[in-house]
Amino acid sequence: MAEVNNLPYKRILVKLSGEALMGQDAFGINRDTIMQIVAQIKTVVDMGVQVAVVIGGGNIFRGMAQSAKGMERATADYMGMLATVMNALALKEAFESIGVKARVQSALSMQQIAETYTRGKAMQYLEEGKVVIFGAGTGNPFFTTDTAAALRGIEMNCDIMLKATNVDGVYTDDPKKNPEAVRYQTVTFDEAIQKNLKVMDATAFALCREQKMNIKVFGIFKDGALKRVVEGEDEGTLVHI
Ligand SMILES: Nc1ncnc2c1ncn2[C@@H]1O[C@H](COP(=O)(O)OP(=O)(O)OP(=O)(O)O)[C@@H](O)[C@H]1O
Ligand SMILES: O=c1ccn([C@@H]2O[C@H](COP(=O)(O)O)[C@@H](O)[C@H]2O)c(=O)[nH]1
Repeated sequence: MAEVNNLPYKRILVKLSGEALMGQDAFGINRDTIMQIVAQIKTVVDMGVQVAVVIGGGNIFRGMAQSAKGMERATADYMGMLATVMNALALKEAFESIGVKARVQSALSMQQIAETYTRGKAMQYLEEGKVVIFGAGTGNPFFTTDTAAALRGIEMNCDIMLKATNVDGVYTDDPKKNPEAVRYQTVTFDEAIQKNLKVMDATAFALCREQKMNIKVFGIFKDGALKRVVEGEDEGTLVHI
């Protein structure tokens, strides 16, 4: 197994799509799926890689989109952030069930449920080899968890942001809607923003471009994909300066 010192990335920020947690279900958290995802992350933790996770909320929040109609946008967004906290708690339990120490930090204060985000404490956990799961996105409405992932990845001095999702990279168009779409092996931030590639939101792309943090987009359901990414192998799409 590769020594952490020989790996290109020693500290990573994994943005985990909420929708990925649904597996084949229509909404919510599929038990087998979440266990498969945490097992992939455990493999790289065992290699000595420090892992921070930002979790999305689409698996819970999109199911409620109908009820959010007519609401103030900010209220609906707070509901979305609460959905990510539920996912964060589920992830922590899943990690601990396989012997991986994990901590949840929430961008919104809810002290009975989770620690409030503190950069120094989060850094300490990473150095101790614990997985840190960031819930509640940025804590602000009108943002997304992609932007939260870019922000936390930069704050935590991560070597790269890994967007673990249900598609295996960035395509010329949404591959779920356009079967002719072709996958990029690499793409620049400028091109991704100019072509409005919707795999991530433009705010997240712009923040990473400004702070020079590369992004790798890859499919979390491909066996061993995360390990290959961490070992610097050709997997998914690299978005770079
Ligand atoms: N050009 C593109 N290349 C790849 N995927 C694309 C592209 N355009 C749109 N997509 C879509 O982007 C989605 C990937 O984003 P993801 O599912 O992680 O969404 P998210 O909103 O960040 O997640 P969630 O809200 O569930 O946490 C895929 O489902 C894919 O269909
Ligand atoms: O910083 C943030 C992050 C998220 N939200 C709201 O939560 C939902 C779910 O997040 P996804 O990134 O779509 O998984 C999002 O749609 C926003 O409504 C937020 O307001 N601020």
